[in-house]
Amino acid sequence: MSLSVSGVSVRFGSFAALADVELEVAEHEVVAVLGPSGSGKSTLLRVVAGLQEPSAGRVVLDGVDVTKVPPHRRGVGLMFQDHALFTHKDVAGNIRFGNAWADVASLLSLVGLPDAGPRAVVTLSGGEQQRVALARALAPSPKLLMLDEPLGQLDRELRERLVVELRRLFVRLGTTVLAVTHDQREAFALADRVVVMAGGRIAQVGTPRDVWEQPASEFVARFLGFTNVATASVEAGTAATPWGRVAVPAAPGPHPVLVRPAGVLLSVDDPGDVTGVVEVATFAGERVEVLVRIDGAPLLEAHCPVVSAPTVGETVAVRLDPAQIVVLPRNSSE
Ligand SMILES: Nc1ncnc2c1ncn2[C@@H]1O[C@H](COP(=O)(O)OP(=O)(O)OP(=O)(O)O)[C@@H](O)[C@H]1O
Repeated sequence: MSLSVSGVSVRFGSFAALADVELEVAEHEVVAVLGPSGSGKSTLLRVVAGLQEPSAGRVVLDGVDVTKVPPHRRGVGLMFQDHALFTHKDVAGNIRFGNAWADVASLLSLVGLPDAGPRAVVTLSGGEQQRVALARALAPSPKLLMLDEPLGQLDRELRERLVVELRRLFVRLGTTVLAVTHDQREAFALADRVVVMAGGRIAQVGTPRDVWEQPASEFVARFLGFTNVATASVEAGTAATPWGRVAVPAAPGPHPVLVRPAGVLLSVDDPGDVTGVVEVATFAGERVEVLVRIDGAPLLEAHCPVVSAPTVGETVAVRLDPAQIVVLPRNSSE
């Protein structure tokens, strides 16, 4: 099922939870809506599901305007964060609830719990309960499945495993999926495209790779976890950043720039134009994450190879790798 959201706004009194949102989701596509708390993700999902009437705009499913159609007649499935299984029913009873004709055995094997039908819900682990909730959401064979923080309650290891399973399942079923998450890794792992929301508006739409490589604004860059973002003044192809000078392909003038931590090259032996002192060095398995204090500049984050990482208190020369600098659009207003 294809989805088209056009000009959708939702107002609560004078507060705009959604402001003029435009979104197209193609049939079979998996789209993740990503954004900080309160940015309007759940409200968008609720509008598409029919649980929240928009103050303006239209929701179109497979070419049909469903803006005024009640939720149960839209043919969409919903799975909420608190998956709210009935604890007094067994697993099969939960899936059958409201879906009398559901093929419980097939649904359970689909979610990897083939023998769980007679089990009491309370005896399942959190991850197993999540899968039962998913089986229940899939029971009416929705053509559009919407998930609100589908893995929200689970610990990280389980989330990472389940997100891969979910992705494979959606590809296999060919279901169109709109999923809300505040976790960028989860969105990237799950979706063909991600939508980043900020303050009720769409800040960026693109493939995970596009969004990662070229954040559309300073807000998106920071939301993705990049902290080395500052305004640099560019002259003759060189940007003067608070952390040193680096070549950039940008017109003269002030530009917000992002310096990827992997592009911060630290050296203990070479003298350099710019020096700093290592304030924090955190071992992160495949790399060491270092924070460098340079006089008069914000703390600079560097990702260093484990074998050559400097230690706390060391003075280091700092160079910036031009290949790891991203010039952000100047009109980033958030
Ligand atoms: N019924 C309502 N009345 C008033 N304000 C509301 C209502 N529903 C949502 N809001 C507000 O709208 C904003 C967006 O809420 P929404 O639940 O869509 O955010 P979200 O991005 O899903 O956040 P989270 O990640 O915390 O779930 C929030 O500031 C919220 O307080």
